[in-house]
Amino acid sequence: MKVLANDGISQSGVETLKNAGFEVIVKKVAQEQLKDYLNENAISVLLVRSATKVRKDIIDNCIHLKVIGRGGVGMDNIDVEYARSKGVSVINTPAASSSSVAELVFAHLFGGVRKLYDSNRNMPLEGDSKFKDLKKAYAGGVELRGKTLGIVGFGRIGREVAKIALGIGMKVIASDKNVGESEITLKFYDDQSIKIPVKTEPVETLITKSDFITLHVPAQAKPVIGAREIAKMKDGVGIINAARGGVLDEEALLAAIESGKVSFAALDTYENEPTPAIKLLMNESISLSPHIGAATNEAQERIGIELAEQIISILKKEKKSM
Ligand SMILES: O=C(O)[C@H](O)COP(=O)(O)O
Repeated sequence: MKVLANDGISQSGVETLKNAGFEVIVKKVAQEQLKDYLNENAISVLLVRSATKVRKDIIDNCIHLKVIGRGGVGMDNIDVEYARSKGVSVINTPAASSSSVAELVFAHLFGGVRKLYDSNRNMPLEGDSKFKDLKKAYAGGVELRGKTLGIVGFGRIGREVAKIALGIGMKVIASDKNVGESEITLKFYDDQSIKIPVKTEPVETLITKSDFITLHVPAQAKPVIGAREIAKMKDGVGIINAARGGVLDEEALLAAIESGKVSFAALDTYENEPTPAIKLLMNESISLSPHIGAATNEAQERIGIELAEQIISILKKEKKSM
């Protein structure tokens, strides 16, 4: 059987599939040519990340397709229910990238409170007077220790974020539609662990109490954080979106940065991907990254192997039942 990994897959994922007898093609076929390519090459398994869209036209017209695999969490680029209704299995790897995304959130947070993303760009070539000016300009950073982090969405990624936050002495409030009182487990090097209760509050309360707010919810039809929510936040709040473009209203964010209500923001995901609004890209108060939350070597390694193992198991079962 043939597998096309259209947005890439780790080498160990490729090896695992090859060892199970699959032919694996790792190449990027343009969206417009994908349907024809899948048919002409009799592809049974299509692997994607977020870049390739797998909509009804592909599902309806690709007669060999048995499995669509999403290497990652969000499946908003796939018509999941439709594919399943047509007998095509759809899988993802919901746990494999949680710590990578959580660490990226903190890369942005640590950098944000010292404006490192901006000072990196502005370090002087023109002698010590400029250096002294910049030393003044970038003073006034704040510590994260003791501050309150509001985590909107307390699934796997939100919980990893909470662990790091607690580890550096932040206070944590979480909100999630499925969580009542909650706790997380911190593990230590010698396999000991402790459970820490995390206070959960409705989003409306969380936004009023947090110094920093980070979003970890799936793609939504409407923003979770817009002008109305930002107005209720503390003055000088910092906001991080490494979840999905559209869960944070970008126009409202820009207006709140302009007014000083929001002191800084960090974005890894954008309403318009892969071409984020220029106003965001040029803003001095926004720390930016190009949707790389899951893009560590370790996460991609786990994702590749997990995808391969799931595919092998699904197609083995199918073979047996024939
Ligand atoms: O949903 C996800 O898993 C992340 O947003 C990562 O997306 P990517 O695989 O396209 O980097």
